[in-house]
Amino acid sequence: MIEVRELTKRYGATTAVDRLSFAVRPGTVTGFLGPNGAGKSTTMRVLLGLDAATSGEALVNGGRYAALRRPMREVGALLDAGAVHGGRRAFDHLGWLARSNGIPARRVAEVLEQVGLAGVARKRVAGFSLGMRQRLGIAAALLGDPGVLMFDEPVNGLDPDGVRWIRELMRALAAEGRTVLISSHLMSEMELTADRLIVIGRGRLIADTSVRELAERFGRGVLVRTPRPAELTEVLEAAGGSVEPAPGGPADGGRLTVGGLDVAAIGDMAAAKGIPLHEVTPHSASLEEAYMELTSGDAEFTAAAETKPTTEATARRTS
Ligand SMILES: Nc1ncnc2c1ncn2[C@@H]1O[C@H](COP(=O)(O)OP(=O)(O)OP(=O)(O)O)[C@@H](O)[C@H]1O
Repeated sequence: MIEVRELTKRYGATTAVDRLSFAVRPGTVTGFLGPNGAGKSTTMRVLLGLDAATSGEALVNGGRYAALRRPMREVGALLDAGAVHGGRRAFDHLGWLARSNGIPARRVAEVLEQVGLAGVARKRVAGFSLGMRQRLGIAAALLGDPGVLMFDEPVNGLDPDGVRWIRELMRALAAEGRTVLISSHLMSEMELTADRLIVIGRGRLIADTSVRELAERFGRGVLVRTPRPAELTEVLEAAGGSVEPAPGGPADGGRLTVGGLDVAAIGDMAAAKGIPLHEVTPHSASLEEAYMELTSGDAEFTAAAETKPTTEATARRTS
């Protein structure tokens, strides 16, 4: 379990994290999303005791990282895969970590096998590709078999196979009941990997939601196809729905976009009136679109032309 409560972190005049609160529960993959400079890495650094909070709390399993008796057995993290000394061999690097943290030596071979690096265990890290370094960083995070895992941009720079591997590993770790937090600025990736999303911008919480809720919240109505569009329109409008010809086809082709009523309500009303339906499809916005709408105005560096009025974004957020 990860809990962040009213966390603020300032660097001089820069407020990197601003009264941020959220919780990450076991058994889920939680995506930590936000534009560049939103405060994701800073939040993770404070959670891992690498930076001190200006105010508020960042807790792992109910305590501060510094107070954990056996930190690597409680929390595993990958912040910067490039941080390993190139002259070290993978096996020795992990062996040293295991020894200095009271972790049985057999775990080294186990995690190397788990991340697919058993064959290069005796090779120096300097010769590793970015993907191999990411795997080594993940092996280090898994070494103490911790219940809480944090990964900062784990798929950055990886090829499609590497991306898929990380996605499957994250899902498997969560299925084992672990708490998994992954930061990313790529909604498209998180859509496939995460169950829940914490979205931040300029250090503040923008959304704490499930992937499904976010897609529904930004839904674009329901596409309905029927051979009797005029009758259906009358029925649905009488029930308070809004009905328009669907883009991409004339209304007399029977394609309608319905707002304000869900799929079940539309189906029930059509059935009650004996109106056949040939298609009923909820139209959720892609999460990428939802994310762009949520974070517009919250990017640290946004071209002026792309910046939407922030009042609009704020109103939506607080509604
Ligand atoms: N050590 C530091 N000293 C001064 N400012 C810092 C420091 N670390 C982070 N910041 C600033 O804090 C803000 C948040 O940065 P942070 O790296 O946490 O964002 P992020 O969401 O992880 O971004 P990215 O996706 O680019 O990694 C930025 O304005 C950054 O410049």
